Amino acid sequence: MSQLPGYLLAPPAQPESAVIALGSNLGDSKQILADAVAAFRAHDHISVTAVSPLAQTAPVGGVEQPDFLNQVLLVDTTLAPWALLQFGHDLEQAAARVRDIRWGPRTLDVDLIVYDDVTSDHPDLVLPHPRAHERAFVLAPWSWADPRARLQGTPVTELAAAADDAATVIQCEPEPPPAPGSEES
Ligand SMILES: Nc1ncnc2c1ncn2[C@@H]1O[C@H](COP(=O)(O)OP(=O)(O)OP(=O)(O)O)[C@@H](O)[C@H]1O
Ligand SMILES: Nc1nc2c(c(=O)[nH]1)N=C(CO)CN2
Repeated sequence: MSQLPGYLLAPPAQPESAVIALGSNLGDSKQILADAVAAFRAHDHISVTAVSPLAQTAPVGGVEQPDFLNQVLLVDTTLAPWALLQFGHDLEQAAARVRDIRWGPRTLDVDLIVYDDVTSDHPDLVLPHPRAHERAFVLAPWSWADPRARLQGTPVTELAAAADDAATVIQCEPEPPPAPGSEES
């Protein structure tokens, strides 16, 4: 790997905003995503400012596989971009992710979509994420979490509507709270 530039490695003096996309289609995807969100919330250098509803989405990329659950988190962080991605990779490891088929099934995928206005073409961390602008499975939940979001100047709502997979994205209702008296003792 070629050396990472300093601006991907240097922690910011003040918290920066970032957008993180989660995906899962192997194992107990709902629980895996809930655990990942909890881990982001528990990190000392990450403040989660918004969590999208879950999206059920058809697989993109040509590999036959089950539907995904996707979700987007908005965070403020004092981690450098590379450290934030590494934390995501740690969570993928914790979820026992196996990297075998490109765009294949996975217990957990954590992608860094944008980090402040940083741009990078380093292959180990491309910013903004090079395929996010064409993926409704990222853009739709992002727009639910932040209806005013823009990606490189274009409203995320517009990009989401124009994406090839737009029609496959279904917003999952938030779980209703358990009915009084129905909890197991
Ligand atoms: N913005 C980014 N977010 C996540 N990974 C990135 C990013 N830019 C580059 N990468 C690199 O891409 C490599 C492959 O990542 P990953 O296995 O998550 O890809 P994928 O989910 O199968 O496909 P895709 O990149 O299309 O989402 C990783 O080694 C990672 O370092
Ligand atoms: N619906 C959906 N399709 C995908 C996804 C994903 O998270 N959701 N991730 C991929 C590789 O990042 C490839 N295809």
